[in-house]
Amino acid sequence: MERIFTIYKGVKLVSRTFYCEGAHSSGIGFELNAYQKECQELARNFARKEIIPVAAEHDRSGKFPWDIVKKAHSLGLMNRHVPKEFGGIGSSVFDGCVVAEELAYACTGIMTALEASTLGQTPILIAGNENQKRKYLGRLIEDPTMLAAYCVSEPGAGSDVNNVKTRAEKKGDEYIINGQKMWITNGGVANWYFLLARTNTDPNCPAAKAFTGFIVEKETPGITLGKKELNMGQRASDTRGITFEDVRVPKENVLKGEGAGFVITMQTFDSTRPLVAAGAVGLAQRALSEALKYSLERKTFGVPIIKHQMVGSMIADMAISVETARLAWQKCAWVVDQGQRNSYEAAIAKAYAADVANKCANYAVQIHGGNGYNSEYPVEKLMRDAKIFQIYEGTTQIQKTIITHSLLEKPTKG
Ligand SMILES: CCCCCCCC(=O)SCCNC(=O)CCNC(=O)[C@H](O)C(C)(C)COP(=O)(O)OP(=O)(O)OC[C@H]1O[C@@H](n2cnc3c(N)ncnc32)[C@H](O)[C@@H]1OP(=O)(O)O
Repeated sequence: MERIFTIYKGVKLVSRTFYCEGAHSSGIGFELNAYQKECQELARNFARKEIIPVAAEHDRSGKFPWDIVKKAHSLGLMNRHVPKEFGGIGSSVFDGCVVAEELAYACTGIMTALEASTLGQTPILIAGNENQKRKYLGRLIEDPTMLAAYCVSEPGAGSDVNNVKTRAEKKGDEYIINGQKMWITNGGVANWYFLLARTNTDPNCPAAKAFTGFIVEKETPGITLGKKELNMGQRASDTRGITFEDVRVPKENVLKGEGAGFVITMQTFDSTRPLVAAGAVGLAQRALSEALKYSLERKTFGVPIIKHQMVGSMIADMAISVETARLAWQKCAWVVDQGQRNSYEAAIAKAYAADVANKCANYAVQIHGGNGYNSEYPVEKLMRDAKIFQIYEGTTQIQKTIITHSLLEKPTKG
């Protein structure tokens, strides 16, 4: 396109045609595309009709939401990132986040139960070969009762992945795995796991070469499941320890190659931390909606409490937080979908959205007063459910470490 300039009163102007083209190619758009709007509507309707009515009961009983999993599967709300050639729809990270935010609005315990399977699958999406994808992702597409889980954390290694002690030793065409994993979401319900184990015994071996990622079938002899943990919140999700004792895994189940596991684990977080941030925004949005509704209904001193400036200010703060945290997940999801490394942006979104979820849930309880402290109203559950966002998929402190490291590497980043 030829640039056309005109001179008006001595000032050089860019032609209108050129200006419009420039705006289209480099401008920022804040509107979801038609497909994303459809996904959002589908997930929103599903969340409001199917999840909200059963959320409190799952929170009380801790029962795994199999009915919801099966319905979500039938609607295409599960396994969305599996590429078309393996039977999925090949959703982008951004599209997945749109859905995760809607599910989280209804219940983050149930959202976590659904999305933990996405976390388990992501290492295969990133590093799996054709056979591994066909076999393990294909299985999830075909059978709604098949889920995946992600086995990285251990009793002594949560934040410090380089300290993972589970060992995998090569013997012939197999690896023998020994170790203990902890806090494994979907641990008791998944059909197969992504597992990170140390394969290099030299303590000086760099993290990027010392670990290997495996696909491990749950039914392999030597696997023992711990009890389902009773957590503060997100009680519908199944979290437990898993012990691996002389578990034999064929070499075909190594992802990418021996030594590639640490980097695969980190690259996985780059795709899944945006989802966690979107989930936190879903919870924060719910807290805002509940607080707004209550503050319009509840009257003190003769007026709805929202008319009191201090309550109105809390509602406005919640709205500011929700809007800005949403922008943060949108940015980090967009960056990774462009094929660029987004560790910095994902850490910002995850840390910020987790804090926003906690602040908004806290404010919602405060605005509800005594009623907020009681399980008759949904905000008490929101406050319990929010806390884990500052812990799982890397604590807020780990996210801030990643941000600082990125700035040290490239001070001009911001
Ligand atoms: C809703 C969804 C359900 C959620 C369920 C919950 C599931 C979970 O909680 S899963 C467990 C969560 N755990 C975590 O998030 C762990 C947090 N910790 C970490 O992320 C890392 O240990 C972290 C960031 C602190 C880095 O550790 P550190 O040991 O300092 O490694 P670091 O030096 O940065 O990197 C080592 C190598 O990996 C490479 N690397 C690190 N990150 C990346 C990346 N993102 N991409 C590519 N390479 C990477 C580095 O370049 C380096 O390579 P080299 O030596 O060749 O230069």
